[in-house]
Amino acid sequence: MPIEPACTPPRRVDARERPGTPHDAWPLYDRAATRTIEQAALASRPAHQLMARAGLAVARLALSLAEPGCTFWVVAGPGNNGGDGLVAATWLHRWGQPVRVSLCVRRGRLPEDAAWALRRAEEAGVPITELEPRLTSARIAAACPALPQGAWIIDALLGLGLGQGLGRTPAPRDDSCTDTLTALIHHLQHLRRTRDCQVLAVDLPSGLDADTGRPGYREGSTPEQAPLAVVADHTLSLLTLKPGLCTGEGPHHAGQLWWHGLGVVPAPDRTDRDDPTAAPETGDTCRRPAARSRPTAPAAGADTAPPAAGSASPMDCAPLPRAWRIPAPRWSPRQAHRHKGSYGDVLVLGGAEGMGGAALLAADAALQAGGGRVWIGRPEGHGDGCTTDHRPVDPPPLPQPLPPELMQTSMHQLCSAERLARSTVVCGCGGGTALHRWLAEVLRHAHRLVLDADALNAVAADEALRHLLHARAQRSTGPTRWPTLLTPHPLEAARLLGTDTATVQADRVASACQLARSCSAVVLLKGSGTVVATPDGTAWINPRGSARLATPGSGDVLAGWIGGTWSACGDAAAAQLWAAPPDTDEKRPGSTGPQPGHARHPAEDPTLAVAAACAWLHGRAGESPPLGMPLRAGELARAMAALSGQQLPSAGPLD
Ligand SMILES: NC(=O)C1=CN([C@@H]2O[C@H](COP(=O)(O)OP(=O)(O)OC[C@H]3O[C@@H](n4cnc5c(N)ncnc54)[C@H](O)[C@@H]3O)[C@@H](O)[C@H]2O)[C@@H](O)CC1
Ligand SMILES: Nc1ncnc2c1ncn2[C@@H]1O[C@H](COP(=O)(O)OP(=O)(O)O)[C@@H](O)[C@H]1O
Ligand SMILES: [K+]
Repeated sequence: MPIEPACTPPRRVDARERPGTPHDAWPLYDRAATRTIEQAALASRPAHQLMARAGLAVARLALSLAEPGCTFWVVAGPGNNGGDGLVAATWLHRWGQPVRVSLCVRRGRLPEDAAWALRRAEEAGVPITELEPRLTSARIAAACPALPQGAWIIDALLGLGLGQGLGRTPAPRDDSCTDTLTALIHHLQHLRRTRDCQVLAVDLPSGLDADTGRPGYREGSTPEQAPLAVVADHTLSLLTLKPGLCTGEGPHHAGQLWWHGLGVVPAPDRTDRDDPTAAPETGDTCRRPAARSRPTAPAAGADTAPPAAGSASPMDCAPLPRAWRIPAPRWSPRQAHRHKGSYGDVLVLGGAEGMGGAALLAADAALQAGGGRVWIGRPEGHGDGCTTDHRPVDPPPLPQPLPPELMQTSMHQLCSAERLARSTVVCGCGGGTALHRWLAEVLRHAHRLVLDADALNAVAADEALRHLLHARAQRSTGPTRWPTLLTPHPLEAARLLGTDTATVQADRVASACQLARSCSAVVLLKGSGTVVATPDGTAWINPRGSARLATPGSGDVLAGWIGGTWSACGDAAAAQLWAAPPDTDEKRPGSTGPQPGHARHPAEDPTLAVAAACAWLHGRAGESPPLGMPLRAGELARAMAALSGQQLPSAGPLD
């Protein structure tokens, strides 16, 4: 057995949910960037080292997650992803675990690394079945091992190679195993449902697009047939974390996310860089993880010494990440001497006739987020808010009494230039078409502006309003900023982009960046794995949230919460939601945090900071128990307040 390199345990990606610093943010590398990093690492390392590390990491994670004595079934595909699975199977077998391998390609077709892994597995005596090509779903069960209840399936069918001869590319390089792959993916899902099997995906759930989070493995050849991807309980992402695991359908397919940098890519806290002084472990002494002992994060403060000479890794000249994963924001207590004027005025404009609840939800959230004084302004049903002789009219009645802490006044009063210019404005929630006529004034004068729902639809439909949106960005170049945040859901984003929802969802990161650029505003594209993007093309993905948030009004709560937080923080303090601790050396070489000039991080941009922090908190509140129960948007703001502890960044607009 050849010498194995040392292998640190995989990391649970969300294990370190402590208040965020830019350096806690996980970079998300797309397929092209990962390939570049992989190629650089392969060129500078002994043959097979990366695959050996990958397979060992998979085996360690599988064993630490599984019940003692459980059976493992490794399904190995035609590429190097299959090679990782074969190495994992070898280790599990050597550690005395019951393990079976089904190989879905003829051995002669395996790439070099995977062929090496197959030879090793055979030498170790791992039971391996070579599946026939062109196996159909009807025949797959008979060709695969009969698994006991609760067995673990290691999905090593496809990783980054999807799309290279597969999926969206019409002509697969080797289509002899296409049927077998399709049948295996179906069979895996069937066993997961009917035999309580757990699935651990290697690198990516097979068939998932690493860049977009879309199932990309096309079943058969006709476009009508739905794309396929494995739904896993756990995914161990190798080398890099990929954006497709974090947004769109990715989180559903990935399950619990784990990561291993293979000694090439350091963790955000920079503890996973190759340690040249580490003694290699031999095949015989490689640590066997205790069953059910969870992989642990290294102790705080580890790796604080400067990098040793010669320890430069391919990451030092790595391509830029495609996006970043939003870490937990930092909330701090209110200062004792503050008063309500310290926290600014929030104007919630919306809640037209029949949709008053949306404005109420947003205003209540703004208040609970810490906004100083919160007003609701509601446009008249017919769109003018005044009588023919220009006398203001009362807005239509609200669906329920106004909570005593909120104030309501006419749109005319709230939309004065002077009032707008000293307020944070949340515009759109249930505003209907009646809101349209107020938008020009709002865009011209509102100081900080959140545009949601009907305000976005109005901007999408009106070229003149778009010009005003751009004009705000031009004004923001001076010391006084006129920042704008757009909070579309995918359909609203599609209207703004002049496309359809499917196109937006096909690449959420690209869509959010394109919209931010075309509107010269920060964009928060809602949905699973909310993307916050800036006009310069930096994207942050929110890892928190669940489908419980897909409930009427939860977007209004988010918009209102953003308004309240932004008002209370002011621009100066918003960055503190992401401030690095005082002892952090921002300039440290090898840092994986976004660097000035490379990518904008929330601490540099108050609009981005507030949007990212609020999206995180909103998502986190949507995960609160009782998880099986439907969530009502009315309860969301209270849950968010409880989570943030009603704490705010300590500096504010008066500092
Ligand atoms: N080379 C190495 O040493 C390393 C490889 N790694 C692993 O390697 C993976 C990437 O490996 P690959 O680039 O080989 O890609 P994959 O292992 O994802 O496999 C894709 C290959 O399968 C074939 N294929 C897929 N579907 C097919 C179909 N329907 N019909 C016919 N052929 C089909 C394609 O032709 C392609 O060559 C990563 O995801 C990761 O798991 C990493 O562990 C890092 C180290
Ligand atoms: N499946 C999901 N996973 C995570 N978050 C979700 C999911 N579905 C919806 N959300 C979140 O719920 C909110 C819904 O907002 P929106 O679509 O504007 O609804 P509404 O108009 O009813 O308020 C957004 O913040 C969105 O990100
Ligand atoms: K896989």
